[in-house]
Amino acid sequence: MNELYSNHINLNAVTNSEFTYERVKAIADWLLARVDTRPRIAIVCGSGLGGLAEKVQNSMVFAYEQIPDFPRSTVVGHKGNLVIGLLDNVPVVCMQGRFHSYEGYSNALCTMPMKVFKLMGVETVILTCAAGGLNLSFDVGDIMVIKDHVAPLLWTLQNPLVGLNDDRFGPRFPAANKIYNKKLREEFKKIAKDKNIDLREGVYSSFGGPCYETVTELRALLQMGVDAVGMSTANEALVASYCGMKVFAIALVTNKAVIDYDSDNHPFHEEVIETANRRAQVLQELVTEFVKKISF
Ligand SMILES: O=P(O)(O)O[C@@H]1C[C@H](O)[C@@H](CO)O1
Ligand SMILES: Nc1nc2[nH]cnc2c(=O)[nH]1
Repeated sequence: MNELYSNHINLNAVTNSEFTYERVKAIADWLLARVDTRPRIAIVCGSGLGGLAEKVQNSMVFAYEQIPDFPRSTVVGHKGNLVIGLLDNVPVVCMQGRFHSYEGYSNALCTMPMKVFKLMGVETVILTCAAGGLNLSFDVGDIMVIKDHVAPLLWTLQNPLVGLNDDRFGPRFPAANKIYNKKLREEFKKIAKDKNIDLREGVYSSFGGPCYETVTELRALLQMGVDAVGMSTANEALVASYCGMKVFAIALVTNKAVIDYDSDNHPFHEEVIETANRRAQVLQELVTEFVKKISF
């Protein structure tokens, strides 16, 4: 970047100019040089959902600190490991913990691992997250297949694609109306049906956090057709789709969004982790079966 401009440029643009194609490729190559597996599926584990990575066999576990130029996880419930191995014999790469903009990272940095996955040869990204249930018919513990998102940060210069574009990653003006792959959603729903597991499908919204939402914000989102609200996933889904990978995402409803002005209830992270732990096994079962199905 020209020195004259460097103090006048948006944070995402700075990240994107520093994490060049060559630099991201160096991270991908560093990882590939250390494993025999060639994963075509990547999985991102949300808050409290990292147990899935422990199901990966013959795994190589890389703490984020070990990986050159990788950010660090700072959130309780996000271990901070990249796990590469076999999930029921299917080669996968699994993020045991993700990056959020409230940790102080630019959205471009939060989503940089999607570009690493792309350059490792990944074709499908599975995103999981914890979210507050806004749809009045949702219960704590419900699993929602994400069919679309509303992400106000992505309408602004906090969009991770802001900055110089490298067409080797993806196009300057990517479409965002078909991010969540329909066939994958249908496949996942079939698996849940066969297992007699109830699923929801809906719209996810994410904000930067770290605070949860006000009552009025939640009511406005409800009016917009949002079903669950979180602090991640939409940015990763956007970048994964921009990079040409197929995207599938699920949100676990870990708490009920409070839309009553005079309620004594409020969301808290311990509840989020507790619900995630309680539902982890069902989620792991579904995702493992799904990975097997889509690997053919
Ligand atoms: O990483 P995810 O989106 O699963 O975690 C959500 C958002 C915050 O990190 C945390 C708040 O409790 O849960
Ligand atoms: N923004 C937000 N993120 C969450 N993550 C888990 N629950 C919630 C919630 O209610 N709101």
